[in-house]
Amino acid sequence: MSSAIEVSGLRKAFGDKVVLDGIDLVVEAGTVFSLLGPNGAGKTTTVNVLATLMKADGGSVRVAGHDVAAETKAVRATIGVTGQFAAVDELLTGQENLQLMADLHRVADGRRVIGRLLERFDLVEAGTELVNSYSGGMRRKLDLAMTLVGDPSIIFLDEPTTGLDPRSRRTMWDIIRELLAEGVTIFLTTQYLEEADQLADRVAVLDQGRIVAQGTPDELKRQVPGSHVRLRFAGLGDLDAAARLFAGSTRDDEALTLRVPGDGDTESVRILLNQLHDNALHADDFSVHTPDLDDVFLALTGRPNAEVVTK
Ligand SMILES: Nc1ncnc2c1ncn2[C@@H]1O[C@H](COP(=O)(O)OP(=O)(O)OP(=O)(O)O)[C@@H](O)[C@H]1O
Repeated sequence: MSSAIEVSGLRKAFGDKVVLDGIDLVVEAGTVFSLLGPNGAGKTTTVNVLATLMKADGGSVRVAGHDVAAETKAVRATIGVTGQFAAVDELLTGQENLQLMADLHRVADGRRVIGRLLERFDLVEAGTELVNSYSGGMRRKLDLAMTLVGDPSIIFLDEPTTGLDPRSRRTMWDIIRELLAEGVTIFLTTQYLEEADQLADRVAVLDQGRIVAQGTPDELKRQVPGSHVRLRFAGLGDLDAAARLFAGSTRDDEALTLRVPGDGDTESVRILLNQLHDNALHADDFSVHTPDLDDVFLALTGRPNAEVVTK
């Protein structure tokens, strides 16, 4: 696999406020890379530098093999960017917005390309209406459709689903998966942990201008202790007995639950259930928990991710 994006020692400050403090990352071609971080972590600044919209103070950035500072034009020819605040013109129709992009990119077969995009994004009917009548989800879709007019091989999606309802979010996820299947490389910023988990091949966690962890979602989750089995009992007697049985377990007397550490694979669960059975203990409820990116963020930054939306 070749790399679509290579970033090394990227630094950016606004005045004396250091926003990116030496960032290294590599995005393989044809993958989804997610930059995850709370508000103000520096995600948009990173996208702006990588997409040639802003100059870095230091470090090197190569996109599609081109240096973003020296070969701006070549980079721009291969990328598409959709922002948090859609770059659509409110006072034009969806179709007219797409036409503008087609003209800008000198697309030979503009009408056909636009027709296909409107269909793909389920905007055929809305295409003749002014954008100021669109919902948030429709705007995001139009914004992405506009990006695709130029047929980019690398797409930057800056918080593509922030503020969208769950259904529109899932539609956007499906579109992102389709783009990936077509071989497009996707650089996605998000503050939604589940979004990174669902879509990304690799995740980098950005916190206060530094990448504090990088890996596949599973690799990141494995770094964090927290796998456990949760048992709920009918009464305190059974809870007492079970707590004595399982070393290292922690109990919640009010909820009548016991948290037993373990990796939750079938063998360890079988042993645990046998132990309950052999001791004539019955649990009313049983569930296996593995850490999610939420736990990862907490473990890495030492802060609860109050600013990070976890749904
Ligand atoms: N042009 C600018 N001038 C001064 N400060 C800026 C500028 N752009 C961004 N910042 C500051 O840099 C920090 C990082 O901003 P950035 O927009 O990159 O964060 P973010 O992770 O994308 O967060 P959000 O989710 O809020 O967009 C913030 O503290 C922001 O106030």
